[in-house]
Amino acid sequence: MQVLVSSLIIVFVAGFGKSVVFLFGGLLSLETRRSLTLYFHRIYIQPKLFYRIITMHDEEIDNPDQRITQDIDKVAEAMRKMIEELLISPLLVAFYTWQCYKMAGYVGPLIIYSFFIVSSVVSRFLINPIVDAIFYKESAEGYFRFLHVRFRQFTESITFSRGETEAKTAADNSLESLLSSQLNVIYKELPLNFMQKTVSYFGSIMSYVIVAVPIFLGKYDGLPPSEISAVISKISFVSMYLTFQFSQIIKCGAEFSDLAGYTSRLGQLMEALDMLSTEMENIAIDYPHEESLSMDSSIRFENVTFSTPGGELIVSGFSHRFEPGVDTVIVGPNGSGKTSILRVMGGLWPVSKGQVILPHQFRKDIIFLPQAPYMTYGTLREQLVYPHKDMACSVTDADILRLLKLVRLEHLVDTVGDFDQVYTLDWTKMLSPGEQQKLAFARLFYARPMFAVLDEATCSMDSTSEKEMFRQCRLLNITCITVCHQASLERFHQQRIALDGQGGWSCSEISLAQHRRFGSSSSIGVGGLAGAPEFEADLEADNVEIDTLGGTVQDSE
Ligand SMILES: Nc1ncnc2c1ncn2[C@@H]1O[C@H](COP(=O)(O)OP(=O)(O)OP(=O)(O)O)[C@@H](O)[C@H]1O
Repeated sequence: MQVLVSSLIIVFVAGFGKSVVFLFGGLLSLETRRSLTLYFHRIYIQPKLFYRIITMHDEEIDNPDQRITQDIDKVAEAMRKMIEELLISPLLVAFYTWQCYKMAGYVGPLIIYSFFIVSSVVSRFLINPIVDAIFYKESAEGYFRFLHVRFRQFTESITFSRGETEAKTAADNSLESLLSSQLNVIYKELPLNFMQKTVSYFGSIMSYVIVAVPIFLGKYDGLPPSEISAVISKISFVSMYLTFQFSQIIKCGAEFSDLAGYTSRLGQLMEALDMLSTEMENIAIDYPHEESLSMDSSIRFENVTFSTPGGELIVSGFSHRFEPGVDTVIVGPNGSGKTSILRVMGGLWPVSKGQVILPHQFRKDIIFLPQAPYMTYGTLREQLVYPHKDMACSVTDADILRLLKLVRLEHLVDTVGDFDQVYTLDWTKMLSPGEQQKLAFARLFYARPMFAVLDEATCSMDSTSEKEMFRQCRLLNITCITVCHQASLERFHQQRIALDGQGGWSCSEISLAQHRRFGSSSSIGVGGLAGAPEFEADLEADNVEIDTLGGTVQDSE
């Protein structure tokens, strides 16, 4: 009865102990994932660096997003398994070492410890190739996932162009490459698995050696044969259990190789981010110094030369002063560097010569609108104040309605129902490209910067809406710097910068004839509203009143 009770107590205590260790491992894994991910978010998603690592280093640093979203999780999971094992094993090793020493003398533990040391050294050499194989497997995993994400992103284009077969072939090929790297991991793990299994089987053989030593040395000579058999069975149990515990520790080697594979991918990303951030500190435009900020409100390019990240010259010796009130259009053939000028202006690309001087409050004064604006997840209110989510509560419902009206998106009110309803669907699926561009203009009209840098930001809009957007910019005193291909847009501007695609550029005023050609009938003026009388006429007709405070715009109808 006593044995039964003590056995039950031991079973409960062991069960409780193991579940506590399991809980601890789980919590530790969560905490590891949280702190590592937050650390990477901090060093990865930061101004300019984020863009640079994705656009310029994707050859060396594949799929940084997968490293952060999946590899960190795998690191945390591998650590959990190792820790669960390593928390219990040392205690059991200590306990059975003591038992083994008591029964078999120092020879028993000595044999087992020597065996363990030799096995650890061998497994150390077997782990190295697994680490590399895991690294490449994770890389292939990243590409496979990336391919599927791209399919999702471009479903419509793929379907329209009947590209399903090509997509399937690409997906199959990527899967094959992933599976072959997985197979490589399996092959590389084979010697380690073989060694681990051998170590555990050797335990039983060793136990007979350990039993034999004290018996042949005469330690149990005085005992009757019945007690000797009990001693033999006890020593073999203790030594076998001790060997088993060591084999568990060696088994952690497999976890360790996984851990090392994932960690090396994270380490590589960390090194690249570190290198880039040092590189960026040396580029003035990224963190404008006092001398590259002008006291007036203009944006100045002074003898600026810049190239692609691959080193091909794009524009040479570009000097221009973008003045508030002078709308400028940038034109040129495909690939001539129109968007690149904006990249340089935004500090995304460095200059190799010259300097860019920005207005003092450049973050507030300049807003960039790309062709495909980023649609954030969340409420309509948050969409409109993006990227300043914290300001969402300061936009009233009336403001939202007015902004939507300005960009002709009133119907969105019916679609979303409530301005504060979190929209879990992808906004890019809900809105057409033209509507997304209009929403971006609503953000612009809410923020009302001095300059709006528009990179084909109206290319998906109908011509009436397009004209309306430029008219509203004029009404709100937002100066447009526009990259476009449509000659019809030139009438909304007073200056034209033309790139020739060979590094050369020229600047000219948009002629009266040009304005007439597109239906305007005025002289060109620089430095104010005088350059666009067509707008002024519209303005008078619409009797629009602008509230200059708090980012709100009112119609006084
Ligand atoms: N991340 C990059 N790495 C290397 N080269 C790039 C990169 N981005 C752009 N380029 C190259 O820089 C050149 C200028 O590109 P940019 O996007 O400025 O052209 P663009 O005049 O705006 O063209 P488009 O009219 O087609 O929009 C192109 O030859 C392009 O291939």
